[in-house]
Amino acid sequence: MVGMDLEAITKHSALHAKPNGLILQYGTAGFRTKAVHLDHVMFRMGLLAVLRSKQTQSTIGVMVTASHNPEEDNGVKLVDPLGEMLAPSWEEHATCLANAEEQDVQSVLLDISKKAAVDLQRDAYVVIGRDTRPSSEKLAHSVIDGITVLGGQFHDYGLLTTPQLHYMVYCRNTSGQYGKATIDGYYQKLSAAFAELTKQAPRSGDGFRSLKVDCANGIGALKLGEMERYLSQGLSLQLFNVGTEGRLNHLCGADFVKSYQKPPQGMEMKSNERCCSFDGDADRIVYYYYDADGHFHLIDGDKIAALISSFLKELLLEIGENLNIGVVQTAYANGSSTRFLEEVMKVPVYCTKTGVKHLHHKAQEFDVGVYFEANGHGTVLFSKAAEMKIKQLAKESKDEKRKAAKMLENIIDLFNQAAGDAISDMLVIEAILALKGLTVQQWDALYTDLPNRQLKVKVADRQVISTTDAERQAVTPPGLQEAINNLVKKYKLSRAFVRPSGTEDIVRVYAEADSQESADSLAHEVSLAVFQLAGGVGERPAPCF
Ligand SMILES: CC(=O)N[C@H]1[C@@H](OP(=O)(O)O)O[C@H](CO)[C@@H](O)[C@@H]1O
Ligand SMILES: [Mg+2]
Repeated sequence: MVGMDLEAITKHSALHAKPNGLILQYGTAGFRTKAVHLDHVMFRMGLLAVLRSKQTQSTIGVMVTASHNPEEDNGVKLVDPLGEMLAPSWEEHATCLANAEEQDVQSVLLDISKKAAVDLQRDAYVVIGRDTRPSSEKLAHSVIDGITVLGGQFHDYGLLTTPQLHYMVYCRNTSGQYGKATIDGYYQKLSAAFAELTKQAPRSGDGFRSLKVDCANGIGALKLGEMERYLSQGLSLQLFNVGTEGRLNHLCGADFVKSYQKPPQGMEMKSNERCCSFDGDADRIVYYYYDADGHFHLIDGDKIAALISSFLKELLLEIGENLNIGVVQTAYANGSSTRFLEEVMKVPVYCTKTGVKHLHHKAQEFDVGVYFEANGHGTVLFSKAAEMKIKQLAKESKDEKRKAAKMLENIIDLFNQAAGDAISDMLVIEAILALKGLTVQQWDALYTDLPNRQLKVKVADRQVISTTDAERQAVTPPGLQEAINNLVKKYKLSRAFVRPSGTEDIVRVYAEADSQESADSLAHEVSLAVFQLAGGVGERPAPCF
């Protein structure tokens, strides 16, 4: 077959042999499991990236990371030409290829090439990034082995945050229009936009612009460290959990703080100090603080979306063009945030299935599409038309209108338009707080979160649960939704739903209600219903709070 050296593929594939009987799925965030089981997947994703690159005639990205998972895990995902997540039809190809038995690798490759009409004669270019896990470097080499055996060219960026790799891919496929595809280019673009944006901010003492960052013992520590010198005196960062002592994501990081609703270990916090946490690959961020009475306050992705969209809406009103703004959330968004956005902010809110690709896709429908998962993964997308309009106004209009347009212009540059990005989101948030003169408490006071609880239930086969209405209603197994409806009725301001996780072998339960006791109790009762009606295994869920 022209364009494929089948003999070499077979030879190299045998060096990255698939463990017998191992079946993996390209899930919400690519493949993810124990690092020791991933060598064959990495090699094969190198192969697949070459095919995708030939088919799209673009640079494709491969990121080696397992984000907020424990240190011994790892994972891989492909990044499509505009820095987006891999197209769904190719997720299927990825699953097929990853699970092919050794002797079938060749035929699966040919099959994908045929189905996706890949012209094997074309060139291929792949860029690679990896997180700080001990297993990542070797796994990245397996990816490279896959790329080269199929004749693809590559550039290995080495250590990068996930959103930085998305940025690189986007830059490379837009002839540098989005920015320079180097780490220096990334820092320069963001820091210049941040400096421009905050020029007008009133200065009110040094304390105002200082921020403590929990880096989850991950890549964020390294990259924020590199970026600090670009930020000059605009923002003073104090980094914690930088990976010199603790383990990655262990008792720290954005996922820990959001899930347990408590501060990370390894961070010194004084009351009313503004603090934030990144996750293991720095694509999520949450903020928090202790109040004067020692109570912990979490400011999650929903409240980040509320701050950002209220700021953007104001600027859009100032420029007076009819640019529409929409906010995209998932079912996990706190009910108070949805109410605030719809009733107070008067912005339209949409709910999609869990997983950034769903939110990203929906957000592309607006001139200004704000999307955030409650866990802190999100960004803002500007349509090409909106961007052009704003750029024009920033040049031509006068006074207040021009000032607003210039701010929007810098905000466009400061957001990572390819993917949610903890560094970029942090800079946007810090800029908004500085410009509006808001303290962390004032931001927190936009609305009060409804108390909520998330639980996990183990079942024999989580796929027995299917859902509809953006995962808010269970269709199967029979009787489950009725049971949930009856339980929800027992509590005030209550809501609950269940869905199979796309990244773990469990069913997730979410409940909210007027008090923490009620939310905990409702979550527990719903867990029992799942256990009984959806084939629970092991211990019955116990009330754990
Ligand atoms: C409730 C929750 O936070 N779910 C997370 C989690 O997905 P699950 O499908 O729920 O396991 O991991 C995804 C990938 O990081 C993230 O996009 C999503 O928001
Ligand atoms: Mg992540």
